[in-house]
Amino acid sequence: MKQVSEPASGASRPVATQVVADSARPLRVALLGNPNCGKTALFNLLTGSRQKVANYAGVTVERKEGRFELPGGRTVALLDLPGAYSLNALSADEEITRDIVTGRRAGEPLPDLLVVVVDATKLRLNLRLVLEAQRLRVPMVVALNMTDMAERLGIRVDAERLSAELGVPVVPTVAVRGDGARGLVQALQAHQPPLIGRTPEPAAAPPGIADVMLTQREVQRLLADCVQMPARPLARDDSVDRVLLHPFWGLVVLALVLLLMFQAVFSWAAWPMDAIQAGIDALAGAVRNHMAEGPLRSLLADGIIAGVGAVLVFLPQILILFLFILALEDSGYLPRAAFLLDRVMGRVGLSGRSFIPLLSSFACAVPGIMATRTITHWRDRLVTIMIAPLMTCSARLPVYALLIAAFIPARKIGLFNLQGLVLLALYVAGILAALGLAWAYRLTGGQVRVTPLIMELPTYRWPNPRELAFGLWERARIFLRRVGGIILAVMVLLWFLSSYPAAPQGATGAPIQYSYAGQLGRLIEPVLAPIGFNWQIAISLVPGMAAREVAVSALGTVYALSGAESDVADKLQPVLAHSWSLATALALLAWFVFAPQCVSTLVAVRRETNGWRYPLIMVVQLFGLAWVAAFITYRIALALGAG
Ligand SMILES: Nc1nc2c(ncn2[C@@H]2O[C@H](COP(=O)(O)OP(=O)(O)OP(=O)(O)O)[C@@H](O)[C@H]2O)c(=O)[nH]1
Ligand SMILES: [Mg+2]
Repeated sequence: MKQVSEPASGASRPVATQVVADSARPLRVALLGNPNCGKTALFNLLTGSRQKVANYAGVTVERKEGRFELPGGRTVALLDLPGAYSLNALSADEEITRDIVTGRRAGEPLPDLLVVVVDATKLRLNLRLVLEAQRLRVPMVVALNMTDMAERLGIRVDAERLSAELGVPVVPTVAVRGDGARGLVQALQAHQPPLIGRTPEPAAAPPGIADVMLTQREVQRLLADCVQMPARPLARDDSVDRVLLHPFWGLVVLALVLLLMFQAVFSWAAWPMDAIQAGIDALAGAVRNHMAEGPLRSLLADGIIAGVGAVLVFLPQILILFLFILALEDSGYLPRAAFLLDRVMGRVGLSGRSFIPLLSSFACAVPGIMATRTITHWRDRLVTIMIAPLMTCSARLPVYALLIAAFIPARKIGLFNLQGLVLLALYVAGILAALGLAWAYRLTGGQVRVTPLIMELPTYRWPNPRELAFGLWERARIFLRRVGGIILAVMVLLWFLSSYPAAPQGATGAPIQYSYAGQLGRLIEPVLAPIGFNWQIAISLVPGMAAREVAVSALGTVYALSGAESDVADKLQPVLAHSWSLATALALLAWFVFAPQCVSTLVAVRRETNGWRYPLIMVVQLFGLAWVAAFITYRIALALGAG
């Protein structure tokens, strides 16, 4: 990925060097456009980056920069920006866009050129922003994107005529096709503006109703002159929406989609998981057979292979989950689900606007928390941030999957697999907990405003197989990088803390009990004993704060080091099933529904709320809830005889 950060503008440099530097500096180009018109797809195509592209409004919420070269050798520094309906920003992400294209952002020079991206199938809406951008007096090129869709729908746009009317170049593009930006590159090559380091125009007053009417009339005129609409508009989306947005059938379809997703996570992943497990077993066996007993063998077998291997096995399940998430994101279904759930969410004081940030949190709470920038109202945004970590992130999947595989029989119940149902129940528990917490905030937050949900419904599209494959590859890379990076590092550290100091002479228990980690585990144990956790669990929860999957790795290592038999590493499931009661396992699952979040989540919350207050509240709140939930689960399970 060619991400580079913009150097701060050199205000204090001597003038002579500034001129030289400026003539050699890259051309600064910013992508401006309505949400979901294909800016990021175009950005990726031009710069070779892999920023997130999805079929709903509000995917990009921060500025991203990438570079590429024009045929003449000139470097372009391209900025991808959050989508905006107008330059009168309503939400935090639109503000970023407004400030950058008007030169109001500190340390960010005004772009030399704007590429205003428009969706050719939605010109009535998109042209307004073009007219607004023209008033900024920055040179611009219009990219008429989605021309493939327009053609399919029978919409004919006369680009030359539009260009003549607007007085700026208008080039057709197809951002999802390999050569879809060739015309745009040629236009940039031909229309390089002089690099004069523009100064921003003074901020204009927000447009009055008269301005809006004027713009609207101008759009009408342009449409009449340059665009030919099909005689009979296609109504495919409408008929699909009659079912998918139906207050009853819509919910039934949503429930079925989710059910299928969790079934698939368990039933499709079995054989690739077995294959990975076999590989790890073979490796662990080889290390044990070919290396002399000693610290190095223990580090490799008990620390690295047992720990990292325990997490690696879950790659197939994570990829299946993402296959569904990516396909849903690309289909255009997600904002519809937001509408369906708007009423339910309204009951607890949330709006449908929170749906997409919350859904993104299923992948990871960090992008979910950033996606709340699209929520205009601060209090709504804050509540969404506070409940986002309750959505089950993909790092929790290995923990759930391990415990489910160890304790829940793989029985069929009708069409369904019991393990898949339990997994679904855990996700639902997270969602219900989040709704409950939002409701509690509503009770303490005073009056509730009723804000109607206004969101653009994107056109339905079949997910593009190439994009899906790329997306999965990206997820696999992220996961493997975590495994090879933070997880490996924490595991080596944990192995050290669990192996030293060595057991004293004549000790009777497993050596790990005398180690630093063992002592720490014993220290925490009294707090966790009432909820059924032993010291091995206590040890693994601490490194789990760095990355949640580490809890699984840590159990792998802790049991490998504390067990008498040395092949614990590759058989963690049966060891757990043997040494824990069902009540303990259920309590640990309940703990992880609330799972005190990882450090990166807290850092993201700090950044979005500008201080440590909310991250601190979050830690206390989630630890408290996790403890109470585990306690209740443990006691009920014991009472029902699951001890
Ligand atoms: N068929 C077709 N689909 C496109 C084209 N350009 C983008 N898309 C799809 O349109 C959707 C939106 O693309 P993005 O690049 O995420 O849009 P964006 O303008 O960055 O959206 P925000 O970040 O939300 O403002 C994705 O599903 C893309 O795959 C195009 O030229 N043709
Ligand atoms: Mg985008």
